Amino acid sequence: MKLQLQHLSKRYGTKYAVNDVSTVLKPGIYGLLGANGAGKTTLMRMICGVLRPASGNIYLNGKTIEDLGQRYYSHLGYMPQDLGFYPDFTAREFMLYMAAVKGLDKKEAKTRTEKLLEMVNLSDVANKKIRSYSGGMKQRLGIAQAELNDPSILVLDEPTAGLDPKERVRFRNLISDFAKEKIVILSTHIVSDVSYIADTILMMKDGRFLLQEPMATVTDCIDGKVWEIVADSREAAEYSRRFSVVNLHHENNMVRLRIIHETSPAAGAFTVPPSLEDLFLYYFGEEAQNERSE
Ligand SMILES: Nc1ncnc2c1ncn2[C@@H]1O[C@H](COP(=O)(O)OP(=O)(O)OP(=O)(O)O)[C@@H](O)[C@H]1O
Repeated sequence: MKLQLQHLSKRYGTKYAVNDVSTVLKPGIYGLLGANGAGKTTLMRMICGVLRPASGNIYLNGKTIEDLGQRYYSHLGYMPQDLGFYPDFTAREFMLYMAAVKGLDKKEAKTRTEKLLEMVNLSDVANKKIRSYSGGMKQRLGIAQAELNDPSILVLDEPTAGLDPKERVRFRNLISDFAKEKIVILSTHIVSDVSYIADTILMMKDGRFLLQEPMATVTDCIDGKVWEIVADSREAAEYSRRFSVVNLHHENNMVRLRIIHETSPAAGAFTVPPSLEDLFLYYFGEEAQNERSE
């Protein structure tokens, strides 16, 4: 299976939300990382056929999604950021309703609903109204509905938003379970959501892909550029002013700084293995700083 995005663009007014994005996706988990407004949702909506690109094409196994029509949608599972739950439905009713929308026959709808509710651990509360559900339960129901048609392309837009760390881990494991032999595209601005499960990282900024790299080699480009140094508070303030400091940890009367810099920032600094979070801050640190100062 091969999903090809070819020169996709979409503009709102004069601003490109997605700007000439091309890639080829094969089965595996893709972590789509980017700051708020990078264009992730717009791109995902185009992949799901909810939004038409202004230019460019999407091909599944060599055929455009227009040519495939309904056949394309039968391959697709989508969990949007703002999935409209019906609060007065129970989870079971909601699943059966979504199954009908997706065109599953009654018997299949029942079987899939029960299997998926079991998988996402909602069987015991399946007859309770969705309005009584926690954020984590709703997210689990969200991925369950996306899985109803056993899609080969699963698109998850910020699926862990608002979850506490325990639910996050649980959700991550669930995605791994569902991901077998599928193309899974998971957007987030939380690095730890994808650092454990993604096979490939797609880094997006200002509507473009900055980077498309296998997880195993994604941080190679900043290898030897991540430094740690222990300093007193006066030196720490000076380093923060002069360098890109990605982490700052107070230890007794001293401060341990993590700095990204081409060369050693000061005597006594030593290089450390780069993490995906370092890479994210390397690309988005300036933006994050601007947001802080606004
Ligand atoms: N319907 C729209 N009308 C006008 N501008 C839009 C619309 N949808 C998106 N944009 C703009 O396009 C850019 C990309 O937005 P998009 O929602 O795709 O980013 P994102 O990476 O998903 O961000 P977030 O994580 O905040 O959802 C932003 O500048 C946004 O303001």
